Amino acid sequence: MSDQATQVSSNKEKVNVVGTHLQNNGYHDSLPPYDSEKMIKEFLRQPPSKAVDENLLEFSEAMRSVAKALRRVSEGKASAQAEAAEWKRKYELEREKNLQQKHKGEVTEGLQNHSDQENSSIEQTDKCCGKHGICSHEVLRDDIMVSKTKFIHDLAMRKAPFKLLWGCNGGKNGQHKHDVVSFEKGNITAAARSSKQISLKWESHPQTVLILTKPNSTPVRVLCAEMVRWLKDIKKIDVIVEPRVKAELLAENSYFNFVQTWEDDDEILLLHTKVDLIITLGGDGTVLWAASMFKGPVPPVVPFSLGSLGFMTPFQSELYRDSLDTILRGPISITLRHRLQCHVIRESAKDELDTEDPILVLNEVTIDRGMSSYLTLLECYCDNSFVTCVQGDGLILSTTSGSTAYSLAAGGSMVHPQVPGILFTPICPHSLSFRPLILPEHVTLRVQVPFNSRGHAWASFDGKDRKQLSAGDALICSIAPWPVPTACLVDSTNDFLRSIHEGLHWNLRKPQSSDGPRDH
Ligand SMILES: NC(=O)c1ccc[n+]([C@@H]2O[C@H](COP(=O)([O-])OP(=O)(O)OC[C@H]3O[C@@H](n4cnc5c(N)ncnc54)[C@H](O)[C@@H]3O)[C@@H](O)[C@H]2O)c1
Ligand SMILES: Nc1ncnc2c1ncn2[C@@H]1O[C@H](COP(=O)(O)OP(=O)(O)OP(=O)(O)O)[C@@H](O)[C@H]1O
Repeated sequence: MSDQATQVSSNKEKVNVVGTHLQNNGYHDSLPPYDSEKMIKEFLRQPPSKAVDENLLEFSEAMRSVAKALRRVSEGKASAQAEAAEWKRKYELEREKNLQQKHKGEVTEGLQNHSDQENSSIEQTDKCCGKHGICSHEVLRDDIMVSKTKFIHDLAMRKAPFKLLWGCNGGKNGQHKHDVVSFEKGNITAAARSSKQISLKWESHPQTVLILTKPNSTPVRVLCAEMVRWLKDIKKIDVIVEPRVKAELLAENSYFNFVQTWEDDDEILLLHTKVDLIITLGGDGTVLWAASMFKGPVPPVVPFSLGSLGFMTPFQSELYRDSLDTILRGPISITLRHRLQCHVIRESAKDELDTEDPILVLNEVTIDRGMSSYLTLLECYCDNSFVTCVQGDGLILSTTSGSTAYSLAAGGSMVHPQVPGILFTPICPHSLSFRPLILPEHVTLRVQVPFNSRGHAWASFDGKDRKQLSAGDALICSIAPWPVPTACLVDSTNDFLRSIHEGLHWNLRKPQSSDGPRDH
């Protein structure tokens, strides 16, 4: 016999050995399937004969399929056995407990006692559940009361009860976190969050609209006059504008005498009590301007696009009649845009109770080196933990709405505006490893200029109102309780994706052609 023939014959013998085992053993084999599979694998690991025998290759393929099938059968068998064993175990456990109870003659009384015990544990539960936590007793109790079966009762009693606590260091923040987790039969589950697409439904017809416009723009001025007429004559709605805009309207025509405005800036503080809807005519800057006018609650904002980028302005000005008709009728999908509230704490006044008024930002607060040519040095803390020391041009603390503005330019991620969080994005850090962070919405951040800083730092708020921060001064920043509700053209997600596609040309690339190399 030639070498090749000997090799083929020996391989065939091995195949026969495997085949015999398979034949003899079937599924209830004395040689378990994984042994057969092992043998097949060993056989397949043999070096191939020099001249490739095609039949042998085909046969080895077939063997591979057989091995796979055997593995599946054995896995299936094992899991069925495990399931059967579990049911048997449960049945025996239950039976044993029933027998014990019967023996003691406590079947009926026992149930009563258990229910009494439960009631006393419920009382304890009520005591132990603070207003900032949920205790698992509460859920287990419901389960036990509703369920009449002793089996479930016993299972529930075996689980160690626990409670969740939150808001320990803030207290006031505790309430809204009930959204994040819920209990179901004593297990922690992710709850349906309040940040799903939100819809606003008018309960009575909107009466008063505030129109805010970008200054020094003729198209804006023309559209504003036309819109005011339409709102008053057709929709019978009262209109409020800024003093500058009222003067412009009156210069055009005395017809606009009915338009309301304010004389004293203090009146702006009360605007939210009478305005049903804010309309902005301009770009993103006008939306930021509108938000900055409201230090507390903000009425829904309908942003019409008359700017260059218009990331937050989904409504087309040419279609204002249709859009406003739909919005005044409702319901409207809205995006709740979170804001940051920022306090500047001066070293010189750190022991005084009165600090400067908080500043609310819709995009971001930036702490940078301003005119100084020195590296900015900023110590950052998150709640009570040290975060890092920024050495570079500065730091951006941004909302998720602002994630597509300055923070994006500094390398921060783009985040859906409905995600509650604070972006922590360095500006030109002089370090190879300073990646941007996104922190949860409940934290308080403190950015402090250390005493060894060579220069001052400057804080600016939505790109405006620069404030100098000297050594020892700090900026405290957290999510504000008053978000800015902006009307959506479609919904929050659709509007966001449309903005990043159209405004930023996100991930625009020529599509690859289908010809050329392929896997198959
Ligand atoms: N390097 C930068 O990218 C840089 C520098 C300074 C300020 N800004 C941004 O400008 C904002 C102020 O805007 P402005 O209109 O008053 O000033 P601006 O007139 O200087 O416009 C800045 C640009 O940022 C765009 N923009 C603003 N907010 C945005 C957002 N949330 N998403 C996407 N783009 C947005 C505007 O459409 C505009 O094109 C600041 O809050 C800051 O985010 C960016
Ligand atoms: N009612 C207003 N009063 C004073 N300033 C305003 C008002 N509305 C907008 N601004 C300011 O005018 C500037 C330009 O406005 P806006 O960003 O809306 O227009 P744009 O720059 O043409 O548009 P885009 O931001 O889309 O590029 C911004 O700095 C903004 O703060």
